[in-house]
Amino acid sequence: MRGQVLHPLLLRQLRRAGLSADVDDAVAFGELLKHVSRAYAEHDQERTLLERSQDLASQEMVALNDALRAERDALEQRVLDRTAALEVSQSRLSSLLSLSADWIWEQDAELRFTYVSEEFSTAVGFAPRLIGKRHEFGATIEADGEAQAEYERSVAERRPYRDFTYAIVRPDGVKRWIRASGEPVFDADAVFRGYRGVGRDVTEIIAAHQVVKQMAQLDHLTGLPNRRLFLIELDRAIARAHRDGSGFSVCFVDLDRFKHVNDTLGHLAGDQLLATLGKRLRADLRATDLVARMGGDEFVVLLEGTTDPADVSRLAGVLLGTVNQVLHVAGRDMQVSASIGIARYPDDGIDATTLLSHADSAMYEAKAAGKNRFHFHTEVAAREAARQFELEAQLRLAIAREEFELHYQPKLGVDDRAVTAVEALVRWRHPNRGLVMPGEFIALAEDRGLIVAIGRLVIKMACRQIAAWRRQGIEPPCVAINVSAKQFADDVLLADLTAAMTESSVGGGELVVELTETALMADPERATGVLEALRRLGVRIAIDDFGTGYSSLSYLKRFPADEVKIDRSFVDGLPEDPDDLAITQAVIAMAHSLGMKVVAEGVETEAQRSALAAMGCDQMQGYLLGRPMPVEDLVGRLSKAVHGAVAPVLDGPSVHVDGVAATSVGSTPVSLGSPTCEGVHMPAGCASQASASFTQ
Ligand SMILES: Nc1nc2c(ncn2[C@@H]2O[C@H](COP(=O)(O)OP(=O)(O)OP(=O)(O)O)[C@@H](O)[C@H]2O)c(=O)[nH]1
Repeated sequence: MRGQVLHPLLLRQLRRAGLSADVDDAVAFGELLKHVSRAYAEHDQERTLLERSQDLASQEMVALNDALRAERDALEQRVLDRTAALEVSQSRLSSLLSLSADWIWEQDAELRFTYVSEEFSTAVGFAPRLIGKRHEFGATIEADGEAQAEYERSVAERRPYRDFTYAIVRPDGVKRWIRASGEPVFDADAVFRGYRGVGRDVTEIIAAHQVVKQMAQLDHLTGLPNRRLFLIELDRAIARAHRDGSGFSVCFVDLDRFKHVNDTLGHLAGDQLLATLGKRLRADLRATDLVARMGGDEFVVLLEGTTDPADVSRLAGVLLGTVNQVLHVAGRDMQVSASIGIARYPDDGIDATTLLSHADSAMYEAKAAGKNRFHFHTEVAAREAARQFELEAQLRLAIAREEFELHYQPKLGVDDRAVTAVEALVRWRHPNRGLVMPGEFIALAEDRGLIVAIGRLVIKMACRQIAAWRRQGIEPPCVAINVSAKQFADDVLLADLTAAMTESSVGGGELVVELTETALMADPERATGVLEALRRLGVRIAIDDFGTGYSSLSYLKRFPADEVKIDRSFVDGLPEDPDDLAITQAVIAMAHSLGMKVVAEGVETEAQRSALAAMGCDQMQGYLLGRPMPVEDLVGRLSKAVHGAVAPVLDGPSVHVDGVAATSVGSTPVSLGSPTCEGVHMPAGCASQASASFTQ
């Protein structure tokens, strides 16, 4: 067997038995066969083991395979489910996006767009290639500086931002406004990966806001800037002038007697006039000048860069000329005027409030000086305005504290000098200044809308006085109360009268209401209605200061008045002045022919009294017969008269009330109705005329 290669199994058996692999060397054949047989057996054993282990491995593989397959199937199902759910949610999102016109976007860490949904192009009307670009996608970007800065801060600090509004200007020049909100994206390691967010086209919303803003800053009637916008512009002008060391002027333009236009032509025509005038003012000024309507019949003009008095005067003249031009309103030609007050920056003020208030007080000066003119602000006017401001505040307090009292001036029969009534005249008992005459506060009260409240107090005090006299056993004379034009125009007058009469149990027959022609003529239709209502209350009506206003016979005829008072300016010239004589005579004749009594005001001399008596005047009033006096003085004299004593000339301590506007409560009569309130229907409530007679 030499040279033969033995099977490894057999060799392993031989080596284990410590035999040489060389068969010739000593292995007996039988021995060898034994070892061969063992080698086969071992081989079988090993193969069996291998086969078994192969079986086992194969079984494990199958089980593993099954598990893997099941897992894969489950995974596939989950993916299918998720995909389906994603598709549903995507289609929901895109349908919502298409409804809201919003779009979504994503940016990488360099803020380059990685995704922009297609709604963007639909919304803004163009399709720029955004992917891979930052905001600069071929369209100009505009944003409010503040908003831009806030956006940049948010992005730099990787903070979310909301509603960053900016405009893109499309290649065709159209501007679209966009509002974007975004939030930063971080990965699992908190590394910033970019932004994602939503966008919306808000062009229409912005446009609507701008319209609303504009509307809030424009006057609807004239289309001019309104007060609000003017104040903004004024502040800007101040800042500009301050920066440049330049100046400008503010002209406050207030139409003269505009109320009359409304009253005669109607509010609508008034509106038309304001609108036309607004346009003309705008057209006649330089483009750099600002014209605004402050409200009512007030306009204001800002003359940019103009402070030289000569230049300002020339431009103010242009303004007056513009206002004076004939206007065609409500089918007729008409002409109006205005009064203008001028304040200049910086000489007359360096802030808006001061400039406007100085221009305003200068305007009042122009009014007071005769209207249809302009006035520059002066320190004197400013001081006066400040004084009036203070007085107004005190007056408001005085009304609340009822710091007023009434003085009384008698009206007497021309022939017998019997007291026919007393005129109640209001005084202000000022806590520091003492007695303040109406000339000092009535005009201001009218101007500042306080006259109705003061008038109400006067009515109340007069009625209470009548009740007090009655309680004291004194026959109350008729009391004449002056009612101002504004009080007459106020609907509460009748209610005030009724309330006061009821509170003091005073009958209408104990009161006379004195009204000026101006008050009646402001709205004749309404006046007639109010007068009739007054008469239904039993209150008598006197037309005050007759001759100074319209003096229209036809109107006089239609107003149900009982008495006409001839203004003192006509009485002054009696008996010498032929004009005054003629007018007085005519008024007396006219009033008598209408069944009215005539009272002459301001009778100061015996000659005047006799002339009036000769002309048939019914009653008179004046220093000759008695000055206004406090109630105690009047009562003292009344009592004496009642008890038969002869009273000397009435000469109360008070100052004559002249000079108070004809329309004011200040001219104050509350008439002490003599028993008869002579000349008028005899009121049931008046004491007998014989009881109180005053002689000189
Ligand atoms: N038609 C119209 N009238 C208005 C409007 N706003 C205010 N008014 C009226 O304008 C008038 C303003 O009157 P005032 O300036 O006080 O007095 P005035 O009659 O002009 O008299 P003076 O200014 O003293 O000359 C009032 O009668 C207001 O009712 C408006 O929008 N349209």
